Amino acid sequence: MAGRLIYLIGPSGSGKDSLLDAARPRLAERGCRIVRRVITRSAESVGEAARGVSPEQFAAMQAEGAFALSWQANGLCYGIPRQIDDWLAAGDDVLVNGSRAHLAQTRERYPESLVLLLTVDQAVLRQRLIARGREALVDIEARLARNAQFTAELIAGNGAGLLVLDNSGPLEHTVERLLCCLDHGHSACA
Ligand SMILES: Nc1ncnc2c1ncn2[C@@H]1O[C@H](COP(=O)(O)OP(=O)(O)O)[C@@H](O)[C@H]1O
Ligand SMILES: O=P(O)(O)OC[C@H]1O[C@H](OP(=O)(O)OP(=O)(O)O)[C@H](O)[C@@H]1O
Repeated sequence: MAGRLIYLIGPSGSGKDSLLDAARPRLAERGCRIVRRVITRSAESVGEAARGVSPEQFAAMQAEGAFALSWQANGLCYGIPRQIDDWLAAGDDVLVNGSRAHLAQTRERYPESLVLLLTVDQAVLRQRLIARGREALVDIEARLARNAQFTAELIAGNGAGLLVLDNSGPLEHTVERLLCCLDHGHSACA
């Protein structure tokens, strides 16, 4: 049986990378793989263990068909290696740190995907982005503005099939809720 594509989305700073890191061993126990993204961001920058490439390398990879999914946001290009299709075909679940703006295309290519929306209170979000210290303040404001555009729209318009995970509290709680959603579906995990 084919595996499930699990597409994790949420505002910048909502905790997607942190959640994936914290849940990694327990996802591995369940045979769920976490995709290593290709990003035109230097490998030294703080954050996830993505593969950093130059814009030219990214364009060449894209032209070769190296990506199952790809998008641009925040001045960067993101690619999800095509290898995920082999993993899915082999029956493994695959978790992708995704883009809200690319949700429709993802659903088109992977209609059976499970979409998880990570949310966090806006004031907490601003503090976390500042504390993370990865972006300049002006970039943080741009990310917050981008966020405002999305969350309400997503919940209102794409509610069907979208599971909301709140990460305003301790990360360990969110890990438990994520695993519960994967194992049992949303209604069992309030
Ligand atoms: N539940 C949480 N409680 C406190 N801090 C958190 C929590 N989740 C994430 N953080 C912190 O918030 C910041 C943003 O998290 P990050 O995982 O980088 O978000 P994203 O990948 O969605 O942009 C990081 O500094 C991280 O340590
Ligand atoms: O369409 P959006 O939902 O706004 O998403 C745009 C991109 O931003 C995030 O990546 P990135 O890891 O660079 O940013 P983050 O860590 O600040 O979330 C997310 O994973 C997407 O790749």
